[in-house]
Amino acid sequence: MFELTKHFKFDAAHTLERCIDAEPSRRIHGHSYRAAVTVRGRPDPVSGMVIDLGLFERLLAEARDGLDHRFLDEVQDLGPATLENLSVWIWKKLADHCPGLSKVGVYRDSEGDGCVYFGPDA
Ligand SMILES: Nc1nc2c(c(=O)[nH]1)N=C([C@H](O)[C@H](O)COP(=O)(O)OP(=O)(O)OP(=O)(O)O)CN2
Ligand SMILES: [Zn+2]
Repeated sequence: MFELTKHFKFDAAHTLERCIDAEPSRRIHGHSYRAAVTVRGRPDPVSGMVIDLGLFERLLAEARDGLDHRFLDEVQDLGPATLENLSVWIWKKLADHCPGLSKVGVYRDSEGDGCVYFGPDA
């Protein structure tokens, strides 16, 4: 069994209601994010691939476009733009057409933050 991961980066703005640092988080601010999408599977014996990485990248394009250079407070079905909700939102965008989807990570590398979602059945 293999895990294949493809990353994509996106930059976006948001606000966030929180108990600490409430004032700065309530103001519109931006982050640079990195998503890491992982599929599990066995390579095709002929191609040697779990999924062609070029096709994998195309499958991720719609999710990236829905987040990159966007105001995340306005993204439909996201909710508060936390790393947790972003990872679930990306999972739901991919679940129907990404065979073997096993986990979605969303990271803010500049702040050392990261979150991994293993799907609704994990
Ligand atoms: N569990 C989570 N907590 C927080 C999230 C999150 O996605 N999941 N996100 C935020 C805010 O996005 C905040 O802007 C980032 O918080 P923080 O890491 O504290 O960084 P700040 O820019 O607010 O302050 P620094 O001084 O730069 O650390 C908050 N919590
Ligand atoms: Zn923030």
